[in-house]
Amino acid sequence: MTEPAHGPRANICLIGMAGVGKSYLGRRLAARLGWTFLDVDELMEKRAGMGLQQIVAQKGEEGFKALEERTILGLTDLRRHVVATGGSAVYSAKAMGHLRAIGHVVYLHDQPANIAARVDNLPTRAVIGLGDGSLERLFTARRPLYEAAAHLRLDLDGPGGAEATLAALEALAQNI
Ligand SMILES: Nc1ncnc2c1ncn2[C@@H]1O[C@H](COP(=O)(O)OP(=O)(O)OP(=O)(O)O)[C@@H](O)[C@H]1O
Ligand SMILES: O=C(O)C1=C[C@@H](O)[C@@H](O)[C@H](O)C1
Ligand SMILES: [Mg+2]
Repeated sequence: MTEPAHGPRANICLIGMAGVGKSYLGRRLAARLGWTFLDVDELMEKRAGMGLQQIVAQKGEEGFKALEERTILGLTDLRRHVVATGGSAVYSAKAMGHLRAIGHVVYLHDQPANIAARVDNLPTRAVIGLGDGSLERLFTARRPLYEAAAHLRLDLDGPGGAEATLAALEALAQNI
């Protein structure tokens, strides 16, 4: 582990589709770096005192997104944090702008078929905007938003898969 990461943007913020592995890889990255891991979904659940599905059921999708935006805008004075966001955070330009101001925003990319194979509970995962549609359709709609919001894209379907992605994230963290 190397030292830098003192600046105002000394955090890594992961964005991408539901189920792509932001929480899984984010937790592993933070452990490797000795940084703090922060999961926006978990923060929202703690603050609301209920699960994500319950939040959507009570507040609706717009209410959920508003809470998600507020939670992200509340992330200030962070250093050496790995932040895993929820997949729907990308709908808020304000939230994306804030993440770009406090850290390096990395879009974790994978093929929708790989993502679908990874998560067996999509219908009950409270994915915003999925409705009765396919993950592939949602992916096609969201991808340009993730790409535009990110400083960097890492491809989980590239050579080396998740381990190479983790190594690339680690190298990035050590140089910010
Ligand atoms: N590279 C991997 N190898 C093995 N399992 C993985 C990998 N990436 C993710 N998973 C598993 O796939 C599932 C989805 O991953 P995860 O919860 O990290 O997605 P996410 O991007 O945080 O999704 P959400 O936007 O819904 O929070 C989890 O069960 C996780 O443990
Ligand atoms: O991609 C999405 O729409 C979501 C992903 C999860 O992280 C949660 O934030 C919630 O289930 C919405
Ligand atoms: Mg997650």
